[in-house]
Amino acid sequence: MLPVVQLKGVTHAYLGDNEASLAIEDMNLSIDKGEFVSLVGPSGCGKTTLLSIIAGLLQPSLGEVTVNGKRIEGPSPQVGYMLQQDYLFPWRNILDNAALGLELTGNLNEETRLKTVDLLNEMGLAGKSEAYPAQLSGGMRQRVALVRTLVTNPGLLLLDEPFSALDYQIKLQLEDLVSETLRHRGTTAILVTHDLSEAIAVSSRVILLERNPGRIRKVFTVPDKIRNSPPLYARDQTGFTELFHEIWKEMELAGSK
Ligand SMILES: Nc1ncnc2c1ncn2[C@@H]1O[C@H](COP(=O)(O)OP(=O)(O)OP(=O)(O)O)[C@@H](O)[C@H]1O
Repeated sequence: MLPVVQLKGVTHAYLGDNEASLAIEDMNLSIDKGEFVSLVGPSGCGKTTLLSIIAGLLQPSLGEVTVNGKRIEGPSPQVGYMLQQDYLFPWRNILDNAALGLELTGNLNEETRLKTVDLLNEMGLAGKSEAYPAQLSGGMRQRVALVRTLVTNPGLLLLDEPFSALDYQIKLQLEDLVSETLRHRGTTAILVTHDLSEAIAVSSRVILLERNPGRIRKVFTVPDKIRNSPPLYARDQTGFTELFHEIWKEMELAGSK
């Protein structure tokens, strides 16, 4: 089966006036359909750079990224991107914010509008369609952002620390909701996070990057028993703490580079 994402020798240097800095070097990785993969590593190891390249927002200096076999050369409706900030427009109501992606791609019609309402309901936002972002909590706004991303049916979802600004309890609830929704839809996802326990709880694989330059240091496979539990309960499974410590130890070595 063709991998959803394939990185081949991806290298990126940022060019300044007098110098170039190598942000990531020779990254190779394949991600299969329905996989949920997390990128972790010390600050500056290239997580956001890599996500921007996969999103088609940045062209790598060398190498290539393919999504469903097609080389990524710019932003594509196949790839959804969800960030730490929800970026909802304050003057649009929740339904109009959630339908923005459909509108921008010329796909908003009666059927897709109803689908957006259904998805808002599914995300626990029933009755909020007419409300405005300022009337919602941070966790609710992030759920609207998720609906906006999912309703266009991207085959690949990129998540750049989407839970990090939320209170702990809301964060756990949202991890559960996102993980369950993506599993149900068979969506492939890549999550960037600084929270190692979150990475293990939601992922099938945790990719540890190192810095100077950013490279893949080690790939950890999350055992099925942990992977098949909802994220909230995954943390109680046998082997979770051991895997946490194993990755943590390696992460300290990656950070000392
Ligand atoms: N626009 C830019 N211009 C120049 N250098 C950049 C730029 N963006 C990132 N870098 C450099 O590239 C390297 C990787 O940065 P990146 O933001 O991708 O890392 P990160 O792992 O996401 O970091 P963090 O965990 O702190 O968010 C760093 O050395 C950073 O200073």
